[in-house]
Amino acid sequence: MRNRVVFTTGVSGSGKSTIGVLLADRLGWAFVDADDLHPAANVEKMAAGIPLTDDDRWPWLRAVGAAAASRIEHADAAGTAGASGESAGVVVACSALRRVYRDVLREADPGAVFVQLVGSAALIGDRLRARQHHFMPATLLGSQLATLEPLGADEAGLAVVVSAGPETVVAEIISGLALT
Ligand SMILES: Nc1ncnc2c1ncn2[C@@H]1O[C@H](COP(=O)(O)OP(=O)(O)OP(=O)(O)O)[C@@H](O)[C@H]1O
Ligand SMILES: O=C(O)[C@H](O)[C@@H](O)[C@H](O)[C@H](O)CO
Repeated sequence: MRNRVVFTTGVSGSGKSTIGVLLADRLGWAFVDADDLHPAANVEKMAAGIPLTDDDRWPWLRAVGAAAASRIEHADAAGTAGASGESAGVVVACSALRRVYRDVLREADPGAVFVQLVGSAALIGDRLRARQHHFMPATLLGSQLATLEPLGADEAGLAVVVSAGPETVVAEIISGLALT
Protein backbone atom coordinates (compact mmCIF):
# COMPACT_ATOMS: atom_id res chain seq x y z
CA MET A 1 0.00 0.00 0.00
CA ARG A 2 1.34 3.44 -0.85
CA ASN A 3 1.25 6.34 1.56
CA ARG A 4 -2.26 7.53 2.09
CA VAL A 5 -4.08 10.61 3.23
CA VAL A 6 -7.62 9.97 4.44
CA PHE A 7 -9.78 12.98 5.27
CA THR A 8 -12.69 12.63 7.70
CA THR A 9 -15.08 15.29 6.45
CA GLY A 10 -18.58 16.63 7.03
CA VAL A 11 -20.52 19.31 8.85
CA SER A 12 -19.73 20.50 12.33
CA GLY A 13 -20.72 17.76 14.80
CA SER A 14 -20.67 14.93 12.23
CA GLY A 15 -17.76 13.38 14.14
CA LYS A 16 -14.72 14.35 12.06
CA SER A 17 -12.44 14.63 15.09
CA THR A 18 -13.89 11.75 17.11
CA ILE A 19 -13.84 9.34 14.17
CA GLY A 20 -10.56 10.69 12.78
CA VAL A 21 -8.67 10.17 16.06
CA LEU A 22 -10.03 6.63 16.44
CA LEU A 23 -9.35 5.73 12.81
CA ALA A 24 -5.75 6.98 13.07
CA ASP A 25 -5.31 4.99 16.27
CA ARG A 26 -6.64 1.79 14.72
CA LEU A 27 -4.38 2.19 11.68
CA GLY A 28 -1.31 3.41 13.59
CA TRP A 29 -1.36 6.54 11.45
CA ALA A 30 -0.72 10.19 12.30
CA PHE A 31 -3.69 12.49 12.97
CA VAL A 32 -4.08 16.16 12.05
CA ASP A 33 -7.09 18.28 13.06
CA ALA A 34 -7.72 21.05 10.55
CA ASP A 35 -9.48 23.00 13.30
CA ASP A 36 -6.01 23.64 14.76
CA LEU A 37 -4.92 25.34 11.52
CA HIS A 38 -7.65 27.98 11.31
CA PRO A 39 -6.35 31.55 11.61
CA ALA A 40 -7.62 33.24 14.78
CA ALA A 41 -9.94 35.45 12.72
CA ASN A 42 -11.79 32.38 11.41
CA VAL A 43 -12.22 30.93 14.90
CA GLU A 44 -13.47 34.30 16.20
CA LYS A 45 -15.98 34.47 13.37
CA MET A 46 -17.34 30.97 13.97
CA ALA A 47 -17.45 31.51 17.73
CA ALA A 48 -19.54 34.62 17.05
CA GLY A 49 -22.00 32.49 15.07
CA ILE A 50 -20.98 33.84 11.64
CA PRO A 51 -20.44 31.24 8.86
CA LEU A 52 -17.09 31.31 7.05
CA THR A 53 -17.04 32.43 3.42
CA ASP A 54 -15.09 30.79 0.60
CA ASP A 55 -12.48 33.54 0.93
CA ASP A 56 -12.09 32.72 4.64
CA ARG A 57 -11.56 29.08 3.74
CA TRP A 58 -9.11 29.13 0.77
CA PRO A 59 -5.88 29.95 2.69
CA TRP A 60 -6.90 27.59 5.49
CA LEU A 61 -7.52 24.73 3.03
CA ARG A 62 -4.12 25.31 1.42
CA ALA A 63 -2.52 25.13 4.89
CA VAL A 64 -4.41 21.89 5.63
CA GLY A 65 -3.23 20.32 2.36
CA ALA A 66 0.36 21.38 3.06
CA ALA A 67 0.21 19.97 6.60
CA ALA A 68 -1.07 16.62 5.34
CA ALA A 69 1.63 16.41 2.65
CA SER A 70 4.28 17.33 5.19
CA ARG A 71 3.20 14.59 7.63
CA ILE A 72 3.50 12.02 4.86
CA GLU A 73 6.97 13.27 3.94
CA HIS A 74 8.04 13.01 7.58
CA ALA A 75 6.73 9.46 7.76
CA ASP A 76 8.78 8.58 4.69
CA ALA A 77 11.89 10.29 6.03
CA ALA A 78 11.55 8.41 9.33
CA GLY A 79 11.44 5.15 7.40
CA THR A 80 8.10 4.00 8.76
CA ALA A 81 7.36 1.92 5.69
CA GLY A 82 6.94 -1.66 6.85
CA ALA A 83 8.75 -4.69 5.50
CA SER A 84 5.53 -5.83 3.86
CA GLY A 85 5.52 -2.69 1.75
CA GLU A 86 2.91 -0.94 3.85
CA SER A 87 3.51 2.71 4.59
CA ALA A 88 2.39 5.08 7.25
CA GLY A 89 -0.49 7.37 6.45
CA VAL A 90 -2.25 10.34 7.93
CA VAL A 91 -5.88 10.93 8.89
CA VAL A 92 -6.96 14.58 8.64
CA ALA A 93 -10.21 15.85 10.16
CA CYS A 94 -11.39 18.68 7.90
CA SER A 95 -14.90 19.81 6.99
CA ALA A 96 -14.15 19.97 3.21
CA LEU A 97 -17.83 20.69 2.66
CA ARG A 98 -17.71 21.66 -1.03
CA ARG A 99 -16.19 19.87 -3.98
CA VAL A 100 -14.01 22.88 -4.81
CA TYR A 101 -12.60 22.71 -1.26
CA ARG A 102 -11.75 19.05 -1.79
CA ASP A 103 -10.09 20.07 -5.09
CA VAL A 104 -7.70 22.30 -3.11
CA LEU A 105 -6.83 19.36 -0.82
CA ARG A 106 -6.35 17.05 -3.83
CA GLU A 107 -3.86 19.55 -5.26
CA ALA A 108 -1.63 18.81 -2.24
CA ASP A 109 -2.15 15.04 -2.59
CA PRO A 110 -3.88 13.81 -5.74
CA GLY A 111 -4.37 10.43 -4.03
CA ALA A 112 -6.32 11.88 -1.11
CA VAL A 113 -9.39 9.90 -0.07
CA PHE A 114 -12.47 11.53 1.48
CA VAL A 115 -14.73 9.93 4.07
CA GLN A 116 -17.92 11.99 4.27
CA LEU A 117 -19.65 11.54 7.62
CA VAL A 118 -23.40 12.00 7.21
CA GLY A 119 -26.31 12.08 9.60
CA SER A 120 -29.68 13.75 10.04
CA ALA A 121 -29.83 17.39 11.16
CA ALA A 122 -31.69 16.22 14.26
CA LEU A 123 -29.03 13.69 15.29
CA ILE A 124 -26.09 16.01 14.65
CA GLY A 125 -27.86 18.96 16.28
CA ASP A 126 -28.40 16.87 19.42
CA ARG A 127 -24.72 15.89 19.48
CA LEU A 128 -23.61 19.50 19.01
CA ARG A 129 -25.83 20.76 21.80
CA ALA A 130 -24.54 18.03 24.14
CA ARG A 131 -20.90 18.83 23.33
CA GLN A 132 -18.98 20.93 25.85
CA HIS A 133 -16.14 23.40 25.43
CA HIS A 134 -16.09 23.89 21.69
CA PHE A 135 -15.91 27.20 19.82
CA MET A 136 -18.38 26.14 17.14
CA PRO A 137 -22.00 26.97 18.12
CA ALA A 138 -24.83 24.57 17.18
CA THR A 139 -26.58 27.51 15.47
CA LEU A 140 -24.14 27.22 12.56
CA LEU A 141 -25.35 23.72 11.66
CA GLY A 142 -27.94 25.08 9.20
CA SER A 143 -25.35 26.94 7.12
CA GLN A 144 -22.98 23.94 7.30
CA LEU A 145 -25.69 21.63 5.92
CA ALA A 146 -26.59 24.17 3.22
CA THR A 147 -22.95 24.34 2.11
CA LEU A 148 -22.34 20.57 2.13
CA GLU A 149 -21.95 18.95 -1.29
CA PRO A 150 -22.13 15.14 -1.47
CA LEU A 151 -19.10 13.30 -2.83
CA GLY A 152 -19.25 12.99 -6.61
CA ALA A 153 -19.19 9.51 -8.13
CA ASP A 154 -15.74 10.36 -9.50
CA GLU A 155 -14.32 11.41 -6.11
CA ALA A 156 -12.23 8.80 -4.24
CA GLY A 157 -13.80 7.93 -0.91
CA LEU A 158 -17.11 6.98 0.63
CA ALA A 159 -20.04 8.32 2.61
CA VAL A 160 -20.69 6.78 6.01
CA VAL A 161 -23.80 7.24 8.13
CA VAL A 162 -22.83 8.18 11.70
CA SER A 163 -25.88 7.02 13.65
CA ALA A 164 -23.91 4.05 15.05
CA GLY A 165 -21.21 4.44 17.69
CA PRO A 166 -17.63 5.49 16.81
CA GLU A 167 -16.18 1.95 16.82
CA THR A 168 -18.80 0.76 14.33
CA VAL A 169 -18.29 3.80 12.09
CA VAL A 170 -14.51 3.31 12.09
CA ALA A 171 -14.86 -0.40 11.29
CA GLU A 172 -17.09 0.52 8.35
CA ILE A 173 -14.50 3.00 7.05
CA ILE A 174 -11.62 0.52 7.36
CA SER A 175 -13.60 -2.12 5.54
CA GLY A 176 -15.11 0.26 2.95
CA LEU A 177 -11.70 1.67 2.00
CA ALA A 178 -9.94 -1.71 2.31
CA LEU A 179 -7.40 -0.16 4.68
CA THR A 180 -6.24 -3.44 6.19
N1 LIG B 1 -20.55 8.00 16.08
C1 LIG B 1 -20.82 8.74 17.17
N2 LIG B 1 -21.67 8.28 18.12
C2 LIG B 1 -21.96 9.02 19.20
N3 LIG B 1 -21.43 10.24 19.48
C3 LIG B 1 -20.57 10.75 18.57
C4 LIG B 1 -20.22 10.03 17.39
N4 LIG B 1 -19.35 10.79 16.68
C5 LIG B 1 -19.17 11.92 17.38
N5 LIG B 1 -19.89 11.90 18.52
C6 LIG B 1 -19.99 12.98 19.51
O1 LIG B 1 -20.58 14.07 18.83
C7 LIG B 1 -19.94 15.28 19.17
C8 LIG B 1 -19.37 15.92 17.89
O2 LIG B 1 -18.30 15.14 17.45
P1 LIG B 1 -16.95 15.82 16.93
O3 LIG B 1 -16.55 16.94 17.84
O4 LIG B 1 -15.96 14.74 16.69
O5 LIG B 1 -17.48 16.42 15.54
P2 LIG B 1 -16.69 17.32 14.49
O6 LIG B 1 -17.27 17.01 13.16
O7 LIG B 1 -15.22 17.15 14.65
O8 LIG B 1 -17.13 18.76 14.92
P3 LIG B 1 -16.45 20.18 14.57
O9 LIG B 1 -16.33 20.26 13.11
O10 LIG B 1 -17.42 21.19 15.10
O11 LIG B 1 -15.12 20.20 15.25
C9 LIG B 1 -18.89 14.96 20.21
O12 LIG B 1 -19.41 15.21 21.50
C10 LIG B 1 -18.64 13.46 20.00
O13 LIG B 1 -18.27 12.82 21.20
O1 LIG C 1 -15.52 24.88 6.87
C1 LIG C 1 -15.96 25.30 7.92
O2 LIG C 1 -17.02 25.90 8.07
C2 LIG C 1 -15.14 25.06 9.15
O3 LIG C 1 -14.09 24.22 8.93
C3 LIG C 1 -15.96 24.42 10.20
O4 LIG C 1 -16.49 23.23 9.70
C4 LIG C 1 -15.14 24.22 11.44
O5 LIG C 1 -13.77 24.05 11.20
C5 LIG C 1 -15.53 23.10 12.28
O6 LIG C 1 -16.64 22.39 11.86
C6 LIG C 1 -15.72 23.60 13.67
O7 LIG C 1 -15.00 22.89 14.51
